[in-house]
Amino acid sequence: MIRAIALSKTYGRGEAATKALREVDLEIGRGEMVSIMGPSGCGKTTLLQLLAGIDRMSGGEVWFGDRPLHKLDDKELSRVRLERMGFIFQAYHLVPVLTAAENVALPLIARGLTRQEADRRAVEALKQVGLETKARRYPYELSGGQNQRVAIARAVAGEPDVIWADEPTGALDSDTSEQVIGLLRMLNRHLNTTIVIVTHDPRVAEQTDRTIAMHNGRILDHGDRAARNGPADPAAGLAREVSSR
Ligand SMILES: Nc1ncnc2c1ncn2[C@@H]1O[C@H](COP(=O)(O)OP(=O)(O)OP(=O)(O)O)[C@@H](O)[C@H]1O
Repeated sequence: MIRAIALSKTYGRGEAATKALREVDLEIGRGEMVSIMGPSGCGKTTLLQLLAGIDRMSGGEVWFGDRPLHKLDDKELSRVRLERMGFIFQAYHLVPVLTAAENVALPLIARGLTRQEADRRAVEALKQVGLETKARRYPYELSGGQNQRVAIARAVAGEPDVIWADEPTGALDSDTSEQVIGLLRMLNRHLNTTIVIVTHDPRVAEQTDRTIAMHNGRILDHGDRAARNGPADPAAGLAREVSSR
């Protein structure tokens, strides 16, 4: 579903040039939950941003299904991001003057949904992450873990093919971090959404199907695909699982 071929990125020029990615080949299958680990500065965020079409590569190709992201212009790329991808960041990136529900609805309205339909979907997504009672709260009225769940609701509300998460638990304590990753794991199983997580935390990586290990702009190890712990049980209902946490 996502394929990188000889993907390279150099920041700056001449003496100041930094080779952040060096001819990386990579494949991520539909429905996989993958982590990317490696020392600080090895190129994890750069890789994520190129795969997601946020930044431009210096060389190589990125295929998103049958779409060549390396050939799309900025407008086409932002359309793909808006319609097919969800994003979660360490610092949540919520709009402070909007409520949880408004934050979740915002990208849906940008996609052209009516306000009413966007609100309906936002409430549904907040329910999926166990936050239906907090829909009218502002980010400053919520805990870090709750804000990250709002960000997850925003990422899943548009039913994306893939969610990109850059250090999603970096600002959270270990219990909250576990809950957030558990939630992503459930969404991955329940909705079959592909999830790619950059993390420093081995406990986060343990929850994923495989871990890609990077070093100095290269992939050292693509990771073995771990056997999943049994199929998801849709009948159990995701909302019930989450709200019982
Ligand atoms: N905008 C930029 N301009 C110049 N150099 C950059 C830029 N962004 C990243 N780099 C450099 O590219 C290399 C890879 O950076 P990247 O952020 O991808 O690493 P990372 O593995 O995500 O690091 P961390 O774990 O610390 O977040 C680093 O040497 C970094 O200093």
